[in-house]
Amino acid sequence: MSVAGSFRLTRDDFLLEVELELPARGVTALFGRSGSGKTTLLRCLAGLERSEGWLSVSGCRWQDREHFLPVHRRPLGYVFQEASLFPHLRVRDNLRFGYRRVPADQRRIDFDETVRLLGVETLLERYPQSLSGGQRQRVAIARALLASPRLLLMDEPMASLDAASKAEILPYLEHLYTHLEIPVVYVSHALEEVARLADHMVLMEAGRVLATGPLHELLIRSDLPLSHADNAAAVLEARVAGHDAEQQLVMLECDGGQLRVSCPPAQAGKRLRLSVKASDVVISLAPPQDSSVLNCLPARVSEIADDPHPGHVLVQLTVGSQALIARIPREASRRMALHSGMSVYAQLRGTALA
Ligand SMILES: Nc1ncnc2c1ncn2[C@@H]1O[C@H](COP(=O)(O)OP(=O)(O)OP(=O)(O)O)[C@@H](O)[C@H]1O
Repeated sequence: MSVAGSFRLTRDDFLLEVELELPARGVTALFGRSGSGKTTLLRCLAGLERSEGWLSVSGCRWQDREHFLPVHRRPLGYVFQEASLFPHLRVRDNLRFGYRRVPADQRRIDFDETVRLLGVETLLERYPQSLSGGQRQRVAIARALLASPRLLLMDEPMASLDAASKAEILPYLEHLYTHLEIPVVYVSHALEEVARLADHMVLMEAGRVLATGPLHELLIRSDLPLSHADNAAAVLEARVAGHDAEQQLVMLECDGGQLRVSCPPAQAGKRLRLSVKASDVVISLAPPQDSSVLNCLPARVSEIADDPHPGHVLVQLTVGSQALIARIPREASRRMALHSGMSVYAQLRGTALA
């Protein structure tokens, strides 16, 4: 574990009390209701809040009972909701600002590669006010990275963007995160965003950690609120196997079967993540012969739990070594005599590429 710590902080009647252990690389989502303490925890990691406890990053103590490394001495990048670029500097000089402050022998991030990863090559001579919100945010992320941080903190970096700008920036973030060797802590309200970007999750409630673990596990746990949300979804990892040009479908292999999805052609072998909503999974006892649903995977029922949506149950399914959740009418579950361990078929109605 490269980021570990314990934090205790009181603000009026709010108490943050958190123990953390995060993986050395990959994206950890801090997720929870408004007011659960996500930003406060991020600020503690940054040293913007002087909390009790300790923090260790990549083997270095950033704070403990004896000492407290102030924010300007912590090697971290912080990306806020609104990109805070220097308006009087061109993009190139904004990017050089943090880069130059790191001695050459301590730089771990290459200027040109970062510029390419975030697709800002053509923006270098422009001033921030001439950029779109999504472009500005990409520059802000590049600037944070060029300071060679040991930890990248992102506080709802897409919250101020419209849907089109979010759609524009997401592929850059995905691409970036697969290349980054540093841990990223990402605060978001949006489950879809988290399902697409994160590997690990810290689920917060009222200043405490309700659950922590791999994202795909937390999303489907029936004892956690995520699986009961209207937009509850599971994630499936898949690999591009080919492209059916005639039908305009991309063929995917996933552990558990094959899928066909309608999306732009992608290179064979590329790894993709699918987000499959619980409300888009239909359970049948036999493979459908006459259905318009394209994708159907053999599955096994692993759990049937109550669901807060009236008249429904939440069925957890195992597909190969992966899992799905299905929200189906309680009456259908009774009629099909669904029970744990039963073999069924999962039809995926709206498999969205996430
Ligand atoms: N400086 C402060 N003084 C008093 N209370 C504060 C202060 N900063 C935060 N709080 C309180 O701490 C709690 C947690 O706030 P925080 O912003 O960390 O939550 P959050 O999960 O990030 O919320 P959101 O998703 O709305 O941004 C809230 O009840 C907030 O009112």
